[in-house]
Amino acid sequence: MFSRHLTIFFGASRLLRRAKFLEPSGSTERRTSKSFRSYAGAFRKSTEKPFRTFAAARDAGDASRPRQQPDHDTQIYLQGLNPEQREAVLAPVGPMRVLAGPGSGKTRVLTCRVAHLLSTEEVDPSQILCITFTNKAAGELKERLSTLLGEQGQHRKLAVGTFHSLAARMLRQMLRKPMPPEGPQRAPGMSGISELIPSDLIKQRGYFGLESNFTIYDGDDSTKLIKRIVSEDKDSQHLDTQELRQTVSRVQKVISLVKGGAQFRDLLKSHEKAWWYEEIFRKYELGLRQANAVDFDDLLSITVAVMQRWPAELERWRHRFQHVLVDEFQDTSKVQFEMVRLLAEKHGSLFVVGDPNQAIYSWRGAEVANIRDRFQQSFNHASEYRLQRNYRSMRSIQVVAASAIAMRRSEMANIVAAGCGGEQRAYDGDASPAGGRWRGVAIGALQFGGEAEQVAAEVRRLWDAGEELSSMAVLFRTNRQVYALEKALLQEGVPAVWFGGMSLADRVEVKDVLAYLRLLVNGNDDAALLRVINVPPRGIGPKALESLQQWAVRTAEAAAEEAAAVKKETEAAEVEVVSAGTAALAEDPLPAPPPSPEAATHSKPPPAPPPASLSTSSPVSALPPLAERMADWFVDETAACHASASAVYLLINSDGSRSYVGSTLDLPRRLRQHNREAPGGAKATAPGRPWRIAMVLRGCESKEDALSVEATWKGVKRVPRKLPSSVSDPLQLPQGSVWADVPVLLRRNMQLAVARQVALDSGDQRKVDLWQRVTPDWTPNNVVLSSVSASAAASSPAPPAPASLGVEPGSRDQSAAQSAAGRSPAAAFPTDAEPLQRSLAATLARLPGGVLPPKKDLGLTAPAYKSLGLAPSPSYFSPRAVGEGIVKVPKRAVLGEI
Ligand SMILES: Nc1ncnc2c1ncn2[C@@H]1O[C@H](COP(=O)(O)OP(=O)(O)OP(=O)(O)O)[C@@H](O)[C@H]1O
Repeated sequence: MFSRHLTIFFGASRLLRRAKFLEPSGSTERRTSKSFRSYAGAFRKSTEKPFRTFAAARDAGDASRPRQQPDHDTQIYLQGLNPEQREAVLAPVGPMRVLAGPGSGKTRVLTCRVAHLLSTEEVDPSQILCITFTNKAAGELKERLSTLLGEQGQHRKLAVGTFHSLAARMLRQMLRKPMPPEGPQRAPGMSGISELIPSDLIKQRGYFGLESNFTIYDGDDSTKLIKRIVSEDKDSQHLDTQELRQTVSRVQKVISLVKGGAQFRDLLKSHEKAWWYEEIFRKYELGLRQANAVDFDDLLSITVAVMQRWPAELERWRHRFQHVLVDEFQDTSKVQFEMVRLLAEKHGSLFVVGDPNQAIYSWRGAEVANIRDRFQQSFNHASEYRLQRNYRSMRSIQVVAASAIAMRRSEMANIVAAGCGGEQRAYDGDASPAGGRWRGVAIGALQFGGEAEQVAAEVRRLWDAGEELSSMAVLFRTNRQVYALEKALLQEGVPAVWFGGMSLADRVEVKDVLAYLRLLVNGNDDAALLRVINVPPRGIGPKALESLQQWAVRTAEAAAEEAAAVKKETEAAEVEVVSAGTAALAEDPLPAPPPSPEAATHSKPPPAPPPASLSTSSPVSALPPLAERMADWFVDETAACHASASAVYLLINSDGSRSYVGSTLDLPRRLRQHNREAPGGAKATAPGRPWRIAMVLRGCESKEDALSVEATWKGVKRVPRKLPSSVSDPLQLPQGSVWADVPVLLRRNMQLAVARQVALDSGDQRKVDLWQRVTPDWTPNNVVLSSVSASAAASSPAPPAPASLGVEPGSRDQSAAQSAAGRSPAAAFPTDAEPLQRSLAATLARLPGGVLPPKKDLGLTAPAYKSLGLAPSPSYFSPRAVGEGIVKVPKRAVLGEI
């Protein structure tokens, strides 16, 4: 079927690349013609035979051979390699770079190296990471690996992708779990991204102000956002359209370079408006985060910043990817280099291939110094290999290339020059798949429209005359020509396959559909809303949009005012509830913990109980000890939680002498067992106190996830055996550690839990109402999560401790009180008008049932106002609408992963 298509190429450079098809080289390009594919396939079979691992050979009956010392001569993947390639493939594991000219087999060596690692190092394929630059290159790499390893099926487990796709996956995974606030380590050299994010957004969404369902803005979306910001800026009001476009493109370039690791001050050294660029950058970051979006550069810089700041995350990825291989290393930017360095620094199994003379992406931040100097500096024991035989080009091409490169007097110019000594391929025009000499038919046309029609007619004529469509190709120079050609060929009924040019995802209609899908997933995505609010046309012009935006701001301000009032009331109520919990704990008739040896020696008086704000005649004293009931209650909650999902728990004994981190699988058993050992059920070695503090660290999506969280928490230094009798330091945490607030949070959570129990037990409706007001969706999980993310706003000053808690200034209890008063389950309430004001999409999405403001408020024409009801409003995008089939979308397909 393929051979019945005409082939159409875009762009001269691409044409040259496609010319590779004409050489019998075994290139694995996927979309070439059938005849050529069989031609190329036959050649590939002879040069890149399927890989058969040593293990496979042994399994097939040759079990007598020692596993660790395979005989290289029997390794099929080594066959056909020249001596230099072979040497690079067989090099001992460690950091190494392979420098080589074009067509010298760099990618081939990389794929064979993967085969070699699998064969001799007994590596699990999922621990091997292969990175390259473009989606196309990644596709080709996967295909070559599958050809090489196909028999084993191991290639399916390999991690192969571009820097960006890898970073997107890592980031989504990292964002799925709550992260502590700012870690102890800063991100040296990288832009202070999180410093640009308002603390409220961090409070709501965690670090970097992002949720895991973030949208990825493409270049177009970013341009539009920057354009909006620049045009709103008072300093840009005088710019005409052309100047505005140039300014936007300059700003975009600066932002991209800064995110790639450059410094503002280096880029804009003597620029008098450097401050202005920074200001636009700040607004741009804010715009992205409010839309819960990242741009392409963020994918890398945020992922790297997370790994730099949270060593546990870094360790996790290092453990996951124990062998890192990078193709086209000469094109890496600073941030990409940093990503590779971080991942590979510890285990050192790093294999990079590249050609310094092919470094052509410096304009977008690539630094050839990465392969030339930085690699050796960062991995000073790295070995180096060179491949000097060119398998792709004719000798004449090599000679010209070598002389051009020699003019640069580069220290590495000799890589390709030496390649000229390699084999000269036979090149025979008659052997090309086109089947012979080129023929030319001159077409003269004044306009491309007419030209396209003439081309189409000529193709049709040749086809009718019996020429195969697969033997014809149309080359064109600019994207604009696509539409005319496509239309003309359609009219002639000529099926065609398009190469290069505008990718499918760049087409207007595809982008529109994607924008609708993005809105479904991320209701804050203004860029997507603005793209489709008038698609199909609904008569909503720029003026209508502006009034809609203003109305959104007004609505949001009103909502924020109301939220602020609710928050104030809630904070007061929370103080009362927490006081009640504290008092009830003080009244709890638990036996006092046995004095620790230290306490006995120093015989200090016991700390005074906090003042009670509940009356001592509270019904609580008539009930069994609170802590026992709490433990039962946690068991029930745990069981319930376990029924729906996994979770990881932290338990801390009442006197802080023991802590336990475990998953739900184990927790109920442990709680019951421990309660059996509670007062009276003497166990000589264990203190035997009921657990007094329990919290869900986080819910987990899968068992694997639960295990990784558990491992992280278990990594936190455990409770020392000898503690002062207070519970103030159940975990020994390094100063300034990311978990430094944990004891405070634990205590507060316990207070809330106890207050809840007291309220329920007492049957006092006022207390129950109060409690519900404070903790509207209370479960152990979300209280802790909101507390943790609230504490992410480490920089925001907490309000002074309320007097009713009766704590000393500066004491640990004061910080608990501050935490109780200022950091909140009230994270459930909007705390700042800013995020609400800015997001049009979010404001529209919050409208119940798509209710719009009165027409006069928007200044729309009657038909436009009417059609707005059908516009992307909540009724259009809501899950209900999707559920009812108004909008049919396979949710998982929505930009979930790239
Ligand atoms: N030892 C060899 N014997 C025969 N053909 C080879 C050999 N090594 C590589 N080739 C062929 O040379 C061509 C170029 O190989 P490859 O794509 O791996 O080179 P490269 O250096 O990565 O190219 P580029 O410069 O485009 O990045 C491929 O068709 C490959 O099959």
